[in-house]
Amino acid sequence: MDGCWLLLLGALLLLLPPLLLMEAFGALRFRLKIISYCALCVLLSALAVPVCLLKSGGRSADNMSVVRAFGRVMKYVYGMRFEVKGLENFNIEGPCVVISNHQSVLDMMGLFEILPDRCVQIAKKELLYAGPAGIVAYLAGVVYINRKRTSDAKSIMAEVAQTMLKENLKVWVYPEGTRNNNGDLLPFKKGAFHLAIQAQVPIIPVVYASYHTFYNQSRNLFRTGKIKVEVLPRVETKDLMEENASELTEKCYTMMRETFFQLSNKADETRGSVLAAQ
Ligand SMILES: CCCCCCCC/C=C\CCCCCCCC(=O)SCCNC(=O)CCNC(=O)[C@H](O)C(C)(C)COP(=O)(O)OP(=O)(O)OC[C@H]1O[C@@H](n2cnc3c(N)ncnc32)[C@H](O)[C@@H]1OP(=O)(O)O
Ligand SMILES: CCCCCCCC/C=C\CCCCCCCC(=O)OC[C@@H](O)COP(=O)(O)O
Repeated sequence: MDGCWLLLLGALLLLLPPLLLMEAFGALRFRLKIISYCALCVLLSALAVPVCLLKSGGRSADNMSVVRAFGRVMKYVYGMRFEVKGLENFNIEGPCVVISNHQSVLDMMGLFEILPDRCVQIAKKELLYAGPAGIVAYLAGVVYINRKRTSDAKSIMAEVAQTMLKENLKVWVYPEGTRNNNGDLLPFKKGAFHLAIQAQVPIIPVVYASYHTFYNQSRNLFRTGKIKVEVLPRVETKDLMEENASELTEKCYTMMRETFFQLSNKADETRGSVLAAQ
């Protein structure tokens, strides 16, 4: 009997190194894929920089269509397909604030898939130092903010409210304020909503389904996949005042969260537990 246990233990010990190796290999493969994705972003950006300079001679939102054209190459390389609903909701005259959920660096593919003309994003200032990617984003009119200095970020956003009206721009904000891949939306920051109220422009919410079936950082998962996207009808802000920013935030958050669960085929866990408690 003892021999049997020893044999089993021996077999387990023999199996352990290849299993550990496979695990390490999975982590390595995931890392390499992410690094190659970022490298491709940087490479495409380096190619787009001279085209932007030739097109506009400097910083201009018109350059965003060049960046979008280069950026659309990435989905073919990484085998991502998109199923978009409600694209007609972008067809509005004049400026607006677009808000969407932000899961990962892969969002660049989903962004360029549906990005309307003359639409610039709000980005963290650290991105400015991402070599050619930072430069091309600057040339295409991306607005950089320092998230650690809230008062500076707010005054930059207040300037954006003026510029978007003057230059007929759409502004894309990730109201979660950071990447989040936890299968839910983070509570929204209020900057996007103050911006829309200050400029008195509508908000267009955009929701990307959860990436969990093909991308998960903690499980080293990064495969090809299909991403459902929904552009929701505009939310008007006419006649809203600064004190309405919180309820506007709440309204958009609830709407987007519901759509997020619908698109991701997941029941709303909180609603589920409320029902169970009744
Ligand atoms: C060529 C090929 C391809 C290559 C690809 C590469 C090239 C790419 C090129 C091009 C694409 C570029 C794509 C870039 C993507 C980048 C993504 C990111 O970087 S996401 C991170 C940064 N974005 C944000 O953070 C925005 C969202 N954040 C906000 O809006 C925040 O609200 C913020 C930063 C303005 C302030 O943050 P708080 O942490 O202080 O949070 P709060 O709770 O919202 O504010 C605190 C109080 O201040 C008031 N407040 C906020 N904003 C206000 C305002 N504007 N006016 C007055 N009050 C305001 C609020 O009401 C709140 O007060 P009460 O709690 O209500 O009393
Ligand atoms: C010549 C020097 C070359 C330096 C190369 C630096 C390495 C460049 C690395 C990546 C370039 C790809 C940039 C793609 C744009 C990604 C946008 C993005 O997803 O940003 C994350 C940000 O939303 C939220 O950040 P956090 O989740 O708060 O963190």
